[in-house]
Amino acid sequence: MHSAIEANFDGLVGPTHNYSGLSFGNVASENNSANPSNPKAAAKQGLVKMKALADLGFVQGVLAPHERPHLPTLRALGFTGSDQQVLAQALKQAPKVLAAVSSASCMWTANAATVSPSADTLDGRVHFTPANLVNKFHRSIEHPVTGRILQATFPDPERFAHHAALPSVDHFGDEGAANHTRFCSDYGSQGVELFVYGMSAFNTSLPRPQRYPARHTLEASQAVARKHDLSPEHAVFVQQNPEAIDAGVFHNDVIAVGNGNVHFYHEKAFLDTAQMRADLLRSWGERDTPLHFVEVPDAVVSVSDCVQSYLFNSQLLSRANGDMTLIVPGEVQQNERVWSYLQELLAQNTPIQDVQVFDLKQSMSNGGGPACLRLRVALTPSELAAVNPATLMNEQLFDTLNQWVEKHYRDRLVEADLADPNLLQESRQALDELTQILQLGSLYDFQQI
Ligand SMILES: NCCC[C@H](NC(=O)CCC(=O)O)C(=O)O
Repeated sequence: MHSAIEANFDGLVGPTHNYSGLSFGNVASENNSANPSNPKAAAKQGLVKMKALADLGFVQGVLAPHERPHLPTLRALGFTGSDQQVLAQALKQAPKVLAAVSSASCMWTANAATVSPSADTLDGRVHFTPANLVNKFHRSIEHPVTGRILQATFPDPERFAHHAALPSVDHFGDEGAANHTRFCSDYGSQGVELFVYGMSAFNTSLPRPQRYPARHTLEASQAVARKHDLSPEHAVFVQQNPEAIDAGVFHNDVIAVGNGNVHFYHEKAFLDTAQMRADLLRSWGERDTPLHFVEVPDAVVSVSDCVQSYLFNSQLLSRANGDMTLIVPGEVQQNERVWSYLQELLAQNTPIQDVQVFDLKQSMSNGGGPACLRLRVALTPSELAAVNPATLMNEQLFDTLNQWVEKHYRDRLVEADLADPNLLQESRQALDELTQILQLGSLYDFQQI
C-alpha cells in the first residue's frame, strides 16, 4: 500500500542566467554581483544532478524556465517602442530594472510554490500555491507563469488543485517550499507540515531581523495552510531565528532540511528550538516510527559556515533500504569543518548514511544550492500517472535537453549583454522549442501573440 513516492521537480536554468546582485540579504548574490556568468554550464550542472537522481531510481521532473528579459514588465514600467528600443532605453535609464526582468531566478523552484500532498488535504487532491516572492522585484514577477507551468505539468483537476498566489504585498510575503517541510512515516500517509516564517506582519511584538529582510510572514503561511485545507493539528508554524536571517539565512532551507521522519537542522535555526521540537512531536503523535531530530551544534558548525557551504541546502532522500542520502554542493566538501562534521554524522546511528556531492557552482554563486533547485511533490501512483510524462527525466530527455542547451545557450553573460536583442531572440527561440519538448502548450507571453 505504501507506494507513494516523492518526486523532485528541478528548475531548468534559463538562457539569461547572470549575476546581478539583486538579492539583498543573500550573501552569495551580493558577493558575486557583476561577475560574468556561464548560462550553458549552469544549465548543464543542473541537468547532471537531475539525471543522477533519476539514475538512483528517484522520480525526477523538469520545470521550464521563464521568458527573460520579460518585455511585458518593461512595457508596464513605461518603456515603449520596438523590443529593441525598449531594451536599449531600459539599459540606459534603469539598468538594474533590466537586470531584474532578465534574471533566471525561476530556476530555484523551492520558491516556486508550496505543495501539500493529497494525504494531508481535506479533498484528497495535491494542492499548489505559487509563491508571490514579493520581497524581491525580480522574483515577484515569477508567479503568474509559474502557475501556468505547474498547471501544464500537473494538469488533471481531479487530482491537482492549483491556487492563485497570495496578495502581492509584504504582509503576505510568501517564499514557498524553501520555508516548508513535510514530515511523514511514508509519503502516502498523513504528514506533519512545518511552516517556517521570518516574521509576523501584524503582531509587531514578535522579534524581527534588524539588518536583512524577513521575506516570509506567519500570515502568509497560515493563509496557505487554510487554502490547502490542512487539518490544524498537522500544520505547525515556527519562527525562524531573526539572528540567522541577519547572518545571511534568507530562507530556512539554508539552515534546515527535513524528510520522512528526520529533521536535520542547526542549533540556531529557530527562535525557540525546544518549542519547535515539542510542537512537531505533538503533531507527529503516536506512530510506529519515531521522529528523529539531528541538531548540529553551533560550536561544531557555525551559522556562517552554513551560509558559506550550504550544508543544509541539501536534498535528504529516502533510499529503498530505509536509509537516507544527503545530496550536497561541492562547497560542503571544500569547507574542512563542515566536511569533517559530515563524516562524523555518517558514523552516527541516524538514518543519514550516505553523502553525494554535486558541482552546482553557477547556481551556488547566486545563493542557490541543491535544495533550492528542486520542488518536492509527493505523489501516489495514480497521481504520478497523471503527471505530464514529457517533463519526467530519463536517458532520452537528458540527451535532448543537453543538445538543446548546447544549441541555444551562451557560455558567458555580463550585465550589458542583457540589452542585446539577439539574446532576447535566442531565448525566445529556445523556449519555443522547449515547450514542444516538454509538451507544455503555449505558455509564454511571446507565444500568445
Ligand atoms: N532559494 C535560493 C534563491 C536564490 C535567489 N537568488 C537570486 O535571485 C540572485 C539573483 C541575482 O542576484 O542575480 C534569491 O535570493 O531568491
